[in-house]
Amino acid sequence: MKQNKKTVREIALDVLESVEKNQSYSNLLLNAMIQKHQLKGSDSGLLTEITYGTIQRKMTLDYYLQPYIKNQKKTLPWVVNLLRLSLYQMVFLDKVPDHAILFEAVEIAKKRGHKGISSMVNGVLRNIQRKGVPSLDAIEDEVERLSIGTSHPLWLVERWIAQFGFEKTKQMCETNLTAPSQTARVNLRKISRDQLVGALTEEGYQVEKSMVVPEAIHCFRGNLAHSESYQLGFLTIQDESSMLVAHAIAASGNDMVLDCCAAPGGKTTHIAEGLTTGQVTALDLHEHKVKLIKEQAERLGLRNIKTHVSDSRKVQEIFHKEGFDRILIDAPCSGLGVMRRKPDVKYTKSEEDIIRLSSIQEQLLDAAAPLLKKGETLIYSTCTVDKQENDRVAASFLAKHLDFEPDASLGSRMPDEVKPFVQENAIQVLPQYFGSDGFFIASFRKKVQ
Ligand SMILES: C[S@@+](CC[C@H](N)C(=O)[O-])C[C@H]1O[C@@H](n2cnc3c(N)ncnc32)[C@H](O)[C@@H]1O
Repeated sequence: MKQNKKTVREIALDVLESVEKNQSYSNLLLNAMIQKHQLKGSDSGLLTEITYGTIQRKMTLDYYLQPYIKNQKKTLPWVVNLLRLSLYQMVFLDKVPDHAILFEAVEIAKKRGHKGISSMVNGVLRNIQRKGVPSLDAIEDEVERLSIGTSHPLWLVERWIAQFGFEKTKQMCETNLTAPSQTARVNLRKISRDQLVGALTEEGYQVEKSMVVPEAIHCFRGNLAHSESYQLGFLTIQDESSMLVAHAIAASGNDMVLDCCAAPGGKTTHIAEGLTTGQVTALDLHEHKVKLIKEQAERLGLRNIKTHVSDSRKVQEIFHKEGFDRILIDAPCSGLGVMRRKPDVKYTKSEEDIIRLSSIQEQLLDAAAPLLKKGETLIYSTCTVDKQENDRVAASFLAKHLDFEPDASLGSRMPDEVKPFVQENAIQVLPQYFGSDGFFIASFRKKVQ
């Protein structure tokens, strides 16, 4: 092993440590590391696979390691991560032979630690190789077994079972362990979906049209962020569930739209692509995030987006009453619908976060409501799966704002595949429905009288 250049597994270990210290989200850290170490093709793929996989399966891996480590709490965190990383490859990946995984784990332990640590790592992994991992069937309680077997904290599994039932929860937990494909939205102002599929195929990407969202494509080989089509503003990388928001809001022509929580601009730009003389006013709390909206608008060639740095809970101080034809609150949320892309979310969020966020979500809705014109539509959305942040926030909004009613025409605006999942004025997309993010959308109409 070269001493100066880090191997993919050493970099993976660095990422795991930083994620555990809560330094950043795994997806952001991974991208930064791929750039820093200039990893290409198969190396960047391997780094992503083993880091995400290890985080995704952390609770199962700890259950497997438990009989072999005397006291995990007293073991140095990086050593535990090295063992998790190695065991993940031994149990869940078949591309690397066990002896190679073991050899590299011991080398890393020697380099980062000392002889004692490397022989402990060697001993634990050899023991597991000989005796195998303990069976999950030994866990008697089925809820606990689901929690450990799919690496979702017990409080969350119990909460989902109470809200959605055991079967849906099980499917959701299992889907959360699968790797999502990259999806992108076609900028129909510049190119048709067929043309874009042709252009990307010529560039060497393996892409297919989505069966769910008419302007979406799936990418199965290559990273679309590096494509020429991306540079030319032909596409935006976005999950299909997020794309449903522009369908829900259905802005067109000269509509004036207010997007209260807009950065990095995925939905703002989607809405703006569908307007002619209309405009989207895009707000976000943080200046550096508002800059991202501007960059995306520039790349996509959109001149109908106006940005402001502001706290949308005080939006009435900036805008007149009843000045907008459509309002979107794509609220900050616990993000429990995006665990496949940010697996660390499941270990960092708590029930307290959910309570705190639902209060902010209500404040955002309350503040924006007076700015909507009568007879028009307000959309509330989150990328989470939790009734307190979704259904309850929506119900509480209607209870407080008697000038609004549930908009039962939401279903008519959804793509055909999605329609069956709409319930009156709202939809809770679970990740197992279309393989997209868990997501919630509710639609409200301001009464004319
Ligand atoms: C779910 S993200 C929005 C994603 C965005 N709509 C998109 O599609 O790209 C929520 C955003 O709300 C912003 N935010 C949180 N609290 C806010 C507040 N009080 N006022 C304005 N923006 C806020 C966050 O900075 C974050 O960018």
